[in-house]
Amino acid sequence: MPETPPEPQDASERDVTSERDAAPDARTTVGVPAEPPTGDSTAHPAPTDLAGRKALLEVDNVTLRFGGVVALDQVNFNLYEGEILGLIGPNGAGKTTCFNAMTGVYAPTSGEIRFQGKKLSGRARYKITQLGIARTFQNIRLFPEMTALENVMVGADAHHKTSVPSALLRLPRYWQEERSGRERSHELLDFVGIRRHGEAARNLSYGEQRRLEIARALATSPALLCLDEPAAGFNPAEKDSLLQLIRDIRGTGVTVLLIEHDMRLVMGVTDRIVVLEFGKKIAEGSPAEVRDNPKVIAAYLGVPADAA
Ligand SMILES: Nc1ncnc2c1ncn2[C@@H]1O[C@H](COP(=O)(O)OP(=O)(O)OP(=O)(O)O)[C@@H](O)[C@H]1O
Repeated sequence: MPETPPEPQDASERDVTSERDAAPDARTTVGVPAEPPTGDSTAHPAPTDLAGRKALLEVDNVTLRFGGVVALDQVNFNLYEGEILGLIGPNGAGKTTCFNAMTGVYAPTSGEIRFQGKKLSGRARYKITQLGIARTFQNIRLFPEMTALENVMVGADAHHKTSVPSALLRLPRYWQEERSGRERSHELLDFVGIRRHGEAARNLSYGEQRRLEIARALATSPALLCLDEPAAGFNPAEKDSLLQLIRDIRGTGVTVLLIEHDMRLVMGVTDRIVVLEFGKKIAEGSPAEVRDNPKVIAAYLGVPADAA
């Protein structure tokens, strides 16, 4: 599928120094959600679902066109706090485009996406990271020559408040943030199951590199973690331990959005699933509901829904 140019996508991959003074307080515990927005005139009250949970992210009638291609066509769904939501669909259905719209890579042609009631389009990607959305990519994007620890520390930097002068002058605040970022990065590497913290990223196994990406995304202290095909290339044992890791991440209070082609993993770990086909939402519900939905079966088998 077409990919955006491999430019830095989030706070873990670029310099956020100039924004640090405007950043929210550093969050130093795994999974502590981002603070709710305050005093923003663009904020909408978040809808709640039947169980009374608040919508963390609202995809509201979003259409996104690339020239003549309608990648997303009036797509609506909510992501509720604390859930694991699967976003599935055949190749080219619009899943990655949807992720890219949520993380500020693309602006919707029409409709809007709100996170904690705040409209996302028009915000720079690093601002979206600071709001509390982190993501991983289909293709691994690490700093190969840097150690595992350093890769994660880059993510931890996203919420540092040290100004450029205090970093240059090595003022106490700089050292304090450096120390807490380092400690938190060690914790996160342990959390995702990487032992060799001092190893260059390029020397880690493929599975470890994928987990390192997750650790780096978690280092930005997200309220929402978006995982784009995290099990790609995994063997069954690696998939099982990834499934457990995703559950553990949710257990820390982080909401998870998962794009994944492996149906066993999707069915085994998600609370709800949204299904896209040709840019349209064709189904939404529990894994069991989605699995038995004739439109979904037809989309995957490539036959008309009424024939499924
Ligand atoms: N940057 C782009 N420019 C033009 N068309 C694009 C671009 N990105 C995606 N598309 C098109 O938008 C549609 C949706 O693509 P998208 O990559 O979002 O699908 P996907 O569901 O993630 O697919 P896959 O499972 O293969 O990754 C496809 O027709 C694709 O060709």
